[in-house]
Amino acid sequence: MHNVFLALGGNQGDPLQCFMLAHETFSQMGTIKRCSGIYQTAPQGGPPQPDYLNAVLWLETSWSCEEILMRALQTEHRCGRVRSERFGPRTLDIDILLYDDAIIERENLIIPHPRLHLRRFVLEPLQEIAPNLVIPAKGPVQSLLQHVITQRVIRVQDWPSTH
Ligand SMILES: Nc1ncnc2c1ncn2[C@@H]1O[C@H](COP(=O)(O)OP(=O)(O)OP(=O)(O)O)[C@@H](O)[C@H]1O
Ligand SMILES: Nc1nc2c(c(=O)[nH]1)N=C(CO)CN2
Repeated sequence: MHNVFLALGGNQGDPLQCFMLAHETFSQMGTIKRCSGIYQTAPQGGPPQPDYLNAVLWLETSWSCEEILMRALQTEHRCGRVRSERFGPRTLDIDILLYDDAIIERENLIIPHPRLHLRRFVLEPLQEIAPNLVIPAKGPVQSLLQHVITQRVIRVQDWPSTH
């Protein structure tokens, strides 16, 4: 079994509905061990755009990281995601943050996610569900958070009840 952390984000349409679809999809691939709350977060990078909702899921699965990536891209597509400019607004973004403590650097897949340590909107929900987590080659989530503490992130609600 592999421990996988997935980041969800969106700021167009109905992101919460998309988060529920992602939850349903990944629950068919294994066991969702924990879900963070839902966070409202200031957009980082890209053009001026609305606040995001962000959350993190912890999935225990036997699936490979390539299979998870494929399923993540399909789910983004099902949520009506249109790819336009980099870091631009979107209905749903799914990032694979960690796959056990693997370090993977392929053309289409980099794990740990290359920007995770720079993003409070990822680190804060990650800390909520796995407070002692250490990111391979980067360090403990708690220490990484100290460097991004000025980014605006507010926990606005629990994960909607799906289980
Ligand atoms: N860890 C990863 N998780 C998800 N996608 C990844 C990862 N590493 C590389 N990718 C590649 O990134 C592509 C998706 O890029 P996307 O347009 O979603 O980036 P972005 O959301 O704009 O930026 P960011 O990755 O910083 O959130 C995918 O097609 C996938 O091949
Ligand atoms: N707050 C926030 N900002 C972002 C996000 C996101 O999910 N949340 N995703 C981005 C592109 O991946 C760019 N900027």
